[in-house]
Amino acid sequence: MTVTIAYLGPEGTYTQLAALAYSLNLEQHTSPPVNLVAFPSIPKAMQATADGMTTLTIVPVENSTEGGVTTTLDTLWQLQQLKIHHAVVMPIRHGLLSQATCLSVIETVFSHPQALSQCQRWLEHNLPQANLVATRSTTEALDHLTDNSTVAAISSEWAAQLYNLPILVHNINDHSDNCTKFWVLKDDNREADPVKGRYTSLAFSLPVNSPGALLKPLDVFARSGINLSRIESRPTKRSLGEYLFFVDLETDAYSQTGQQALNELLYCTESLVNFGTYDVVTADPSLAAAKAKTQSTQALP
Ligand SMILES: O=C(O)C(=O)Cc1ccccc1
Repeated sequence: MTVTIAYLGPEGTYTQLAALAYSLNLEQHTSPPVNLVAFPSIPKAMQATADGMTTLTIVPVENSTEGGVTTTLDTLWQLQQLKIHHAVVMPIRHGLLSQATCLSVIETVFSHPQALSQCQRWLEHNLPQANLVATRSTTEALDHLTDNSTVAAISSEWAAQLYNLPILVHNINDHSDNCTKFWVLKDDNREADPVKGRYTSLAFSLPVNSPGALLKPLDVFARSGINLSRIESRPTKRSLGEYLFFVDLETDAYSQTGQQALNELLYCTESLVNFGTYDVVTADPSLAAAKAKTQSTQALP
């Protein structure tokens, strides 16, 4: 049976590279044919998997420079039915793509907000005159670059090849070890067996907004000897100052320790969602780009 993976398109995004790297990994282990399907936004890609249109979705979740991808966290909490199957960590190198022959003629730079932020210092120093325009992905505006030398986009070397665009400046990210973590998500209702792994991700809201309310769940992790590798808050969107907490734990939720901690958490949280237990794999973008030459991709509205 073919495995279909929804990703943030159009073609050439970093998420697609991560999806290609992940499908290489899948094919090495189980060898099902893999088909990638592009969606115009992260929520639409996630909804496709929740609706059963695709087997999996791959979404960016955290960047080493910029932190959490808030759309991903918010949509995961809203849908509540997607489980994390794997995490994929991939190095990200940005280039400035443009038909311009020098920086001084560039008036506008398009890119995904994460990419604009990851190159913020470079942009301030080298293109202080340019308008920075956020797009839904790093490749959304690439078609506009073909016949206009006053515009540029921040995207990957692979995207430059796909869209036949020159790279005016390579490696413009502010931090050379810039990496993004992606989650591979699967519909909870279609998951046959619980996935085992080294990490578990949860989100919870607190029953009362009072001193020490957050201390209780954190104390559960401390007493259980469970290390937190991330904690991030997002507004509940119910009232100002009320938060959801997303945590990544270095534990298997199905271990005895994990089960006991989850049980204890039920008593000191209001809503608690377990997004699943999974392992982390690393992705090589150059191997993924090489695979792209043989991979069939498909776009949906
Ligand atoms: O827009 C893209 O190419 C994406 O896949 C989102 C993204 C943007 C910047 C770094 C990592 C992922």
